Amino acid sequence: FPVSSSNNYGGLFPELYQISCPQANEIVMSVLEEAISKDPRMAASLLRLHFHDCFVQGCDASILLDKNSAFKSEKEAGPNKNSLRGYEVIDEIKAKLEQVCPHTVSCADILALAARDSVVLSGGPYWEVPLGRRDSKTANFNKANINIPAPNSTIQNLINLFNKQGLNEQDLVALSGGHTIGMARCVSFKQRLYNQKGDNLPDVTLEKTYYNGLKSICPTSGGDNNISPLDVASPIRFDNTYFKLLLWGKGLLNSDEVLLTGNVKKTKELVKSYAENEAIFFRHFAKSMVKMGNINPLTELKGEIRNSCRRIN
Ligand code: HEM
Ligand SMILES: [Ca+2]
Ligand SMILES: [Ca+2]
Repeated sequence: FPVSSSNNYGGLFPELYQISCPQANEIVMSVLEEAISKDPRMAASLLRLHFHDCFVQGCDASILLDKNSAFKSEKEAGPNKNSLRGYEVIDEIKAKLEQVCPHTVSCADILALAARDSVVLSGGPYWEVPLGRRDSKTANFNKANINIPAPNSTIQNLINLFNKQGLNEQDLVALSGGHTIGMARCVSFKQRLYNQKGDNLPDVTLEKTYYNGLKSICPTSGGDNNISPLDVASPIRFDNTYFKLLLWGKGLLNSDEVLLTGNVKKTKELVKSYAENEAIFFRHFAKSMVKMGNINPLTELKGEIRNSCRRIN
């Protein structure tokens, strides 16, 4: 079931739980509504969780595993430690789903649905989520350090790391638009303020008043965990202002800035077109989220449906 689906994405299909767990979508949505109304940033955190899962071993919920005697957790890796949030919300969704339809909905599918619903609840586009990812029996700490791009990445680093996942320059720019919501810690953008090129000078592309504001949140020493919005104009609204801000020298991370000024014509032009036209951004973002969500899923007999998202069965 179903033999022929309207869509087929490498073994995944949106209708998977229609018979086995028809309430799945509603359960995910109702937990998120509550969690996001209490903490609007949670939408951003859940979107990022799916991204950090998919870039390591594919979208297999490897990110959710706590460490055990056989492996280190991805949670402890550089890009994730003291930074990723939302694990408890995923646990809550999983617990509700296990009550209603035991051993049916995978943690990897929960991450994909939670990412989509978080975007929708923040005012962004809707897309159908292909389903049927199974959960991994292992995590990869080293790959989490290697595959997830660092905030000081050059445009070429970003393109290479996305290409490695089967994602192109359009996917890179569209998905970077995820930074229209959420926050980053001072440690993630400090280099731009004080020592961009090893010369003790700031990044010249930063707009002056924005730069001064950032310095007060993120002083030369200390304050590494102080946070600042990735989209200073609308941090809890999923819209295209992230791209407008880039044009005004108000992007937060180096990896945001270089989409425009990294001397790659394609990414530069996409930033401009998304800044001008939110509908194109929304369409491309939805398309790229489906593509990212389909990275190397475990299907058929591979992997398992975990009982708890934090450990293998
Ligand atoms: C293009 C390469 C990317 C880089 C270098 C990057 C880097 C970062 C960094 C450094 C942070 C802040 C972490 C912290 O300081 O604690 C962050 C936050 C965030 N990222 Fe990315 N990211 C990238 C792509 C993406 C993609 C593809 C998505 C989703 C589609 C995404 C969604 C987010 C969200 C929503 C947040 C805010 C999370 C929160 O507030 O909890 N990022 N990113
Ligand atoms: Ca994974
Ligand atoms: Ca925004």
